[in-house]
Amino acid sequence: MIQIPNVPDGDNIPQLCHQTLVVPTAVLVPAPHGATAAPHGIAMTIGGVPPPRPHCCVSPQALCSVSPQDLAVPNAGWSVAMREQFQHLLRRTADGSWRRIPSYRRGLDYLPEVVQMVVGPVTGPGPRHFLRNLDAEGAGFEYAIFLHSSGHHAQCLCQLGPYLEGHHGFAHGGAIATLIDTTVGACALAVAKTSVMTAKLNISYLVPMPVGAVVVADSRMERHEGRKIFLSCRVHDTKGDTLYAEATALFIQVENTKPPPAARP
Ligand SMILES: CCCCCCCCCCCCCCCC(=O)SCCNC(=O)CCNC(=O)[C@H](O)C(C)(C)COP(=O)(O)OP(=O)(O)OC[C@H]1O[C@@H](n2cnc3c(N)ncnc32)[C@H](O)[C@@H]1OP(=O)(O)O
Repeated sequence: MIQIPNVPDGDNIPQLCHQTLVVPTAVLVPAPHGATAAPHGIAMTIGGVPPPRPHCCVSPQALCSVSPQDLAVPNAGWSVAMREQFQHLLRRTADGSWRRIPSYRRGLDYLPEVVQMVVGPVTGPGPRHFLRNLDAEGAGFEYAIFLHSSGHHAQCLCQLGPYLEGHHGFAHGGAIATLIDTTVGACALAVAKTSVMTAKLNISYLVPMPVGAVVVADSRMERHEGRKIFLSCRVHDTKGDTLYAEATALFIQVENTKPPPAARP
């Protein structure tokens, strides 16, 4: 029998009314209500209230000169459970056995340990990282990745926000797949120290995951054969009582700066 866990009460689910959403787009369009054109997108209103100016509303020139903001830290959208688990995981970093990986809106620039594959021309402020494409805190993926010093074990603490809903009250399976892909991807990157591509992702969805739930995706490298990295992942609640999903994945190391086959002219 599948046991459906309780949906967290409303206090723990970040509310979205009257917040500003920035829709990712490369087009520079004047934002409504006199807000400055957003290099990352168009400011939109939810709930009929003029939006406050989102902090990303800066010129592309200014964007290049500001320090990137590490988003893998608590914000107002994090539930109490998310904060507590974050502190718990952070304490493990004190002896150096684990480390927290910073996370930014743009993925390309900020992975110093990984030689990045560049698939196409990168112009202007560039694309948003998929998991960081909402500015409203708590709306989408809130997460922090921790890597074990072995480099073969990654854990992603994640709170899936209300914009990731599939069936009413529950996270969309594609959002859970994204969480898993990101966690196994981080583990594969740590192993390969060069660009990797997901070649195969096999997921068993075991228990519906409530929107707002705080979960841990736990990924390990199982074996490394030439360019092939085989990994596993389990997504569970913070106490380890509920196993939401488990997965296996194959990542392929790709030659640096070489586009994958489909992107070659
Ligand atoms: C330091 C740490 C920092 C951490 C910081 C973290 C930051 C946060 C992390 C974010 C992490 C995001 C992670 C997202 C990752 C994507 O989302 S990637 C996007 C989705 N994936 C794709 O688009 C991939 C599309 N496919 C491809 O581009 C190509 O098929 C591939 C996968 C690159 C492989 O092509 P290829 O390089 O030409 O390889 P090929 O020679 O065909 O095959 C090599 C071997 O792999 C096998 N193989 C290839 N494909 C398959 C397959 N599908 N099934 C089985 N076997 C296969 C072949 O049989 C072959 O085996 P052998 O003959 O050597 O035994």
